[in-house]
Amino acid sequence: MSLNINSKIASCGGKLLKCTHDSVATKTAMNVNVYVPKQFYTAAKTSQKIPTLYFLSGLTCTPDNASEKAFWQLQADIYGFAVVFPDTSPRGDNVPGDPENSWDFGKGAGFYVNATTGKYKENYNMYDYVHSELPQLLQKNKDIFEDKIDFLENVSIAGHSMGGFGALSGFLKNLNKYKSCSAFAPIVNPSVVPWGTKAFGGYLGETSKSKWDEYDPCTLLKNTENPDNKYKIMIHVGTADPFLEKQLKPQNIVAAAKGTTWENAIDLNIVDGFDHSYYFISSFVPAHAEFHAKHLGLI
Ligand SMILES: N[C@@H](CCC(=O)N[C@@H](CS)C(=O)NCC(=O)O)C(=O)O
Repeated sequence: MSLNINSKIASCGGKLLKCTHDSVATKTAMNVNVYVPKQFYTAAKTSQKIPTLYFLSGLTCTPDNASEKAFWQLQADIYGFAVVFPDTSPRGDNVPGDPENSWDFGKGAGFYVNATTGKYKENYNMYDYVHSELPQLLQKNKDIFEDKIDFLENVSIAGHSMGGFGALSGFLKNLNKYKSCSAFAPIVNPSVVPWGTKAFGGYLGETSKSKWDEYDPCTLLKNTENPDNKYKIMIHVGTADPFLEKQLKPQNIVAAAKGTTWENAIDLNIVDGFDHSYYFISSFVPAHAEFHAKHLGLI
């Protein structure tokens, strides 16, 4: 399938490509933004391709929120990685949303899982979309990216809130795929918090707890070996985040890691005074960029 570029916007030293394409996983058109860093335009073509960071956004977001407010572009230019900003759900008149029309389920809230229930399973396959279909599609579009960007192998993943959950879950389920994972104010234990139980109940079924375990980072940690303690996960969350106690519960992932091969792998930073917004995210994007750059072999 082909990628249609709707606009190409100069940003920092590179270009932000706002794209649309048809998706097999969601059976809808999907929007995605791709930041192509300055190295793409300035460096000579070598065998060393530009690596990619996938950034998964949170509830209510489109690809534009992080593109406009996280300031990844400045960091991408410093180290030389591309950034892919996927959408958070399928969209369109034929896609079912939240029956109560709220913002924490349905459109804008796909939760990066493959739905198995009733009317949602047709379109809400964001797990397959983000971790498989989208990277392959980007890699195939050699006319646009000239085979200079590696969207498949030298890649890392990060996310915010629901997207922080999506990054942790996708990373732990695909340890051979991603070089590193980081999260901003992630929902670390969706099976026990209101946003997560609503999403898992709706997309996976109220009684299908074994399916919930397949996605919950706190369970995945216990069932996934961290070979030679190779992988580290960086997390930041603010003390003034209104969702901290009820929805995020970051201490749960540290507790889950205790006694496992992940025990010393979770770098949880509770940062004083920061909230849940992009003011918080953009403040710590430089630290996360440096973390990923190291794991992608850029420094
Ligand atoms: N007040 C927010 C609640 C949801 C929220 O805070 N969403 C976070 C992710 S969980 C976000 O990134 N919102 C969009 C933004 O700040 O640009 C809304 O209704 O949009």
